[in-house]
Parts: sequence; C-alpha cells; structure tokens
Amino acid sequence: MNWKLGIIGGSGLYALPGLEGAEWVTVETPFGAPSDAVLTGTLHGVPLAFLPRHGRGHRVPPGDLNARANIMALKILGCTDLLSVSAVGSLDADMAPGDFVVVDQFIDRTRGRPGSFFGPGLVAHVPLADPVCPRLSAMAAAAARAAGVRVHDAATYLAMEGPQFSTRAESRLYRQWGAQVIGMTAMPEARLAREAELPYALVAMVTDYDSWREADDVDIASILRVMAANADAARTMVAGLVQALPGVRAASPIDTVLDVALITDPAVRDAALVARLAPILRRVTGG
Ligand SMILES: CSC[C@H]1O[C@H](OP(=O)(O)O)[C@H](O)[C@@H]1O
Ligand SMILES: Nc1ncnc2[nH]cnc12
Repeated sequence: MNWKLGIIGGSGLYALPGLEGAEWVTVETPFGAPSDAVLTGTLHGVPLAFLPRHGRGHRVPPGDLNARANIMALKILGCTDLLSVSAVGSLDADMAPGDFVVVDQFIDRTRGRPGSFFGPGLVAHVPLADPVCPRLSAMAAAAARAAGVRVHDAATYLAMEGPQFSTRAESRLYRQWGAQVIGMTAMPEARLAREAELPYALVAMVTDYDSWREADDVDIASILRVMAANADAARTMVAGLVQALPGVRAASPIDTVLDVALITDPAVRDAALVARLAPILRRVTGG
C-alpha cells in the first residue's frame, strides 16, 4: 500500500473513530504548530492522518488558521494525498443543505493570510489552473454517493475572509461571479497543498443557503444541526473511499510540480529557507 491519505476535517468533523492503531501525534513544523495533534492509524488497511482543521473543540477561527503548518505537518507524516472536508454555504438554489459538493475551482477573497511556502531567496510558481486532483475528487464523489448522499461533481468555492458571514450584497455578488459554494478555509489551504506536491480534493458539505436567499438566512444554530448529520455521512464517505483506493497508487502529475516551478538559481538560493522547506524539497533536491 503506497497511499497515505491525509484528511483535514472541517467544522463538525473533529475526529475519525474506528482507526486501527489510533494515536494522536504532535507534529512540529518549520512553520509552527498545526491546529492540533494529528490522529494517525489505518482504516481498512490504508494509512491515514487526520487533522481537525480548527482543533478539537473548534478553537482556531478561519483567519488564524496556520495553513502552512497544517499542510506541512501532513507532508512530514508522509501523506501522499489530501482530502479536505468543509462546511459551506450554498450560493446555488440546486445545492441544498445536506448535499455534498466536490469542488473543482476557487475564487480567493481571503486577505493577509500567508499563502505560500516560498519567499525571498527561493521563488516557485506552481500551476493552479486546475487546483484539485481529479482522481481523488472522483473517488471521493463516488464514495459520498455510495454513502447515500446527494453529490454535485463540480463547483466553484468562494473563499471569504470571515469570520462574519457575508452581507446580502456580497452574497449576491458572489453568485454573479459564478461561485456556487462559500466558505472561509479552503484558501490558502488548496494552493499550499499544490506547493507541497500533495494532490488535494475538497468535499464541501452544504449547511445553509448563505445570505442571498432571504427566506433562509444563515444562522449558526441551523448550521450546527446540519453539520452533525453531515459529519456522519462524511465518516461513511471516508470509509468507502479508502476501501475503493487501488492497491497501488499510480503517480500523479501533481507529485512533481516543483520540477518546473522552482525558478531561483540554486547558486543564489537562501539556505535558511531551503532548510525550512526540507520536507517539501526533499524529493526535488534528493536531500
Ligand atoms: C461553523 S460555520 C463557519 C465555518 O465553517 C466552515 O469551516 P470549515 O471549512 O473548516 O468546515 C467555514 O469555512 C467557517 O470557518
Ligand atoms: N454561509 C457560509 N458562509 C461561509 N462559510 C460557511 N460555512 C458554512 N456556511 C457558510
């Protein structure tokens, strides 16, 4: 088995019961501490590493998430692929609370969040035209369907800064932009996963209709109710997904994006930043 699936659990998904050899592991990263310890173990023979995005008990607000540490921790643990699970509001009348939406595009409206592992002294420009992994997304969609959930196979996710929900005018504007679901966390997470050469899929669980639909104004109490039901379905989806993984993981083009993305001449690279990025650069530099 050459898969190791990293799972980032969003609002309502703070643990993954039923793992064999389950252990909460504390991981330090060169970018600081992730949101919490990482639950490791195997499920149906597949190694998993589960990180509750906001920490157990939901302590970290979206704008304070250390997404670099979260992604780096899963990279350090040897994850090959990342499945992210998030609660979202719907901007599309057809995407109803309780539905799962497999996101394939993003509009990033977050502000001031550290959005790259790279920086002065080591510049990389990874492609992001197709920001998610089609293979993992398709398998997650199939597993969600098998879990009895209504699934939408593609959608654009608008990442807002939060933590407040959108005004009605913002919500209407995002609909005009073609966004179909809205959340506060998948960016810069998805772009960092790409920089870390980790194929990433996002299953968004619809909890509400956001603010554009006046009859169904978003409120946290109803979100929490839907989230509880969604979380059970998400756990069933994960169990189905790991059982459907092919025995041998074929290489993905995302595994090697840094081969062409790193632009800084090795002679002038910043040694300290190179060292900080060791878990990501090891494959490229052979170190
Ligand atoms: C509890 S509703 C708002 C909250 O839920 C989503 O978090 P996540 O993506 O981690 O499931 C949304 O982005 C907000 O952070
Ligand atoms: N309406 C909404 N806006 C932003 N994030 C959300 N997460 C769940 N519902 C949301």
